Amino acid sequence: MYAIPFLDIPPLRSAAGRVRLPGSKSISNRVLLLAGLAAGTTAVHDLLASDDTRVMLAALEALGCGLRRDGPVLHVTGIGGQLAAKKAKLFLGNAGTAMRPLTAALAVLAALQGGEFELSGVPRMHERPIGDLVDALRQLGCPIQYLGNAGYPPLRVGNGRLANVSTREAVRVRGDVSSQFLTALLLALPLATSERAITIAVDGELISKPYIEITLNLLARFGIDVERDAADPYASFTLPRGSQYRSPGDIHVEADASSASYFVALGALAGTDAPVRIEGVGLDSIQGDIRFVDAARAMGAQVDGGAGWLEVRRGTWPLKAISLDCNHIPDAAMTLAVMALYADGTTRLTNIASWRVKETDRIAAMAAELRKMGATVVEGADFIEVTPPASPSHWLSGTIRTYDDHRMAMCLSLAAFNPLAGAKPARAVRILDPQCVAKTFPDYFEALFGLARVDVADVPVITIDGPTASGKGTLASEVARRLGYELLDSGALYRATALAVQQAGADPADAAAVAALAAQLDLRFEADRAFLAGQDVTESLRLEETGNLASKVSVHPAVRQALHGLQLAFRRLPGLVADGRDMGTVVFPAAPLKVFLTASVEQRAARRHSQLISRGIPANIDSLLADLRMRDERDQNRAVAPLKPAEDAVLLDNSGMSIDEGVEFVLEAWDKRRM
Ligand SMILES: O=C(O)C1=C[C@@H](OP(=O)(O)O)[C@@H](O)[C@H](O)C1
Ligand SMILES: C=C(OP(=O)(O)O)C(=O)O
Repeated sequence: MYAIPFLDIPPLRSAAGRVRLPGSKSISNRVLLLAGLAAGTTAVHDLLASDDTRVMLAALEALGCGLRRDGPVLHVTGIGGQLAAKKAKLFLGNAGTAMRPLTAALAVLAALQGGEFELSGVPRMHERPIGDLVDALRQLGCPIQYLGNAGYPPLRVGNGRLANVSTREAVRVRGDVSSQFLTALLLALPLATSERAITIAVDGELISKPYIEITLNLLARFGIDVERDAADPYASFTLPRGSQYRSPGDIHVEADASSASYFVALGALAGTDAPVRIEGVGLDSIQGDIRFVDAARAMGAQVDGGAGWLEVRRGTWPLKAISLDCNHIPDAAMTLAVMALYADGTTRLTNIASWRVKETDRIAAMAAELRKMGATVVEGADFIEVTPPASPSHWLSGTIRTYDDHRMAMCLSLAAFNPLAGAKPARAVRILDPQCVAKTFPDYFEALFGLARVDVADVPVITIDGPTASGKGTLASEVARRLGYELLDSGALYRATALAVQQAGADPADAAAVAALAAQLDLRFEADRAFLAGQDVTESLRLEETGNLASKVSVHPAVRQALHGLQLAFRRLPGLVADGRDMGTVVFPAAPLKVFLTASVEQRAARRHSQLISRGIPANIDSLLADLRMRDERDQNRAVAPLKPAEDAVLLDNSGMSIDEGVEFVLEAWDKRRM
């Protein structure tokens, strides 16, 4: 996950490859609640790991459910319908699929068994309506109190005493603000069927109907068959008397069909022969958002699919503008609004009033951000109309606000797409607060970058060159971390070559032998560790002895040449920070920002001294000083790629600077370059 303030996405040109998507949020949280209410243990496979499921799991734990992880499988031992904890305060973040169903389940349990629970969330959750559900639960006799504004969380359900739950009359619920209220009642009311069946009647229009199908499907998996009226299947639902949640033993969570929409869109935009292949969810999905495929096809995408997979290619180009009632796919429809940037006319998405009460006011947010991209947008209470810029020359780059809404971040990342190879100006986007994707898809951007293709010249590079012990490694890795960029410690490649020379017993002066070893270097970086031929060499790479040998082997032109391609390969999305001696002068001479870092040799010797001492390695300041002078001499005077600033390098003498000051200096210089 990119846990940084902003993520710059350079112009994307095409996409191809395979992506396995994380589990469905809607299925995960329903399954967790059902397993938590059932007796016995349910083994849940492929559960989504994200903010929304984390809050549900924390709630189940607080309520006394057993949770045991066994590799990728989560074993949930339920409370069997009996409250194990009668009091709890539950924080449910911004997860509608946790807040609404838990409110219903705990209201019923608290009334029947005596209990008192407080449910709260993030500030936005306290602006998301829940009044229709509370009204329905109060009809049943469940005591519920608003702790903030009437109609919204936070709530207190139950008052510690038993209450009469009356199920003679049908429970009436409105479904025109959110289908989650009906889902919540369907999931919870089996708890109150010991004496008689319960009917839930829907008042007025029900929105987002396919989510009710997910609910009914999963209830059936847990042994509860809801009766419906064939003539009007969304008017009323009856839970039979004596309904009991029965664990299915094992249950598998499909990948998320709403998350799939971004990759279906990517396939529709990409102009390659190879498809974007999506795995984990397919045309057999029980999730309504799989119908996004139809909408994407209507816009021109070529979609193949089967059980658990989809393959998408660009079909019609430009995409065809559509006019579509999106009530059945409220979440995935947001993706259509961004695809509309690439269509041949005005796309109109209607019947989406619920967008206004989700993670943010999504109609307003989408309109504001698409306008930044050069689109003309008309919004109404329940529709949005998007007309793309007249031609790519009217496309705008921009900084995208994401409103703490995962879908805003994921959708608008697609605006970085520039389907015409080489076309200028290319559009790039800066996504603010990219970690909001943690709600349902923490590694979304990693997945996007795994499929997206770019003109390599568009991938930004910051080079940081400088002498030994100038602190360039620390500076580079911190700048890379702050920007979410890849890091190339080119010195490590030379040190690894030195180790390989040592291990092979080769002569460091034998240029051809060393170059041959460098060309075959089997070096891998993983989670801050380095592996040479499978062996962890992180510590050996740092030894003074290795550094000295590296300085010797790196004088050979053939060795530098052998490592050149390896270094270029680090230039990957979303960008690269490369540190070394000749990053700006030789390896990335066109890098948009080159920094040359210096510090006095005395300063550097002192830093290296305290670094070694703090690691418990004995060191002598005078010999370090002599050593550094010798290495400087060798690095500056070697025939190939001598250590010197690139002509257009920014000079930074960090002798009197803290690490943070150095980092801020580089980030400011980078921001100026971007302008
Ligand atoms: O039941 C569910 O899992 C959901 C229902 C939909 O909400 P509404 O019914 O409020 O439209 C959807 O937007 C949400 O992301 C998940
Ligand atoms: C509306 C959404 O979430 P929630 O489940 O919180 O309603 C969503 O994921 O788009």
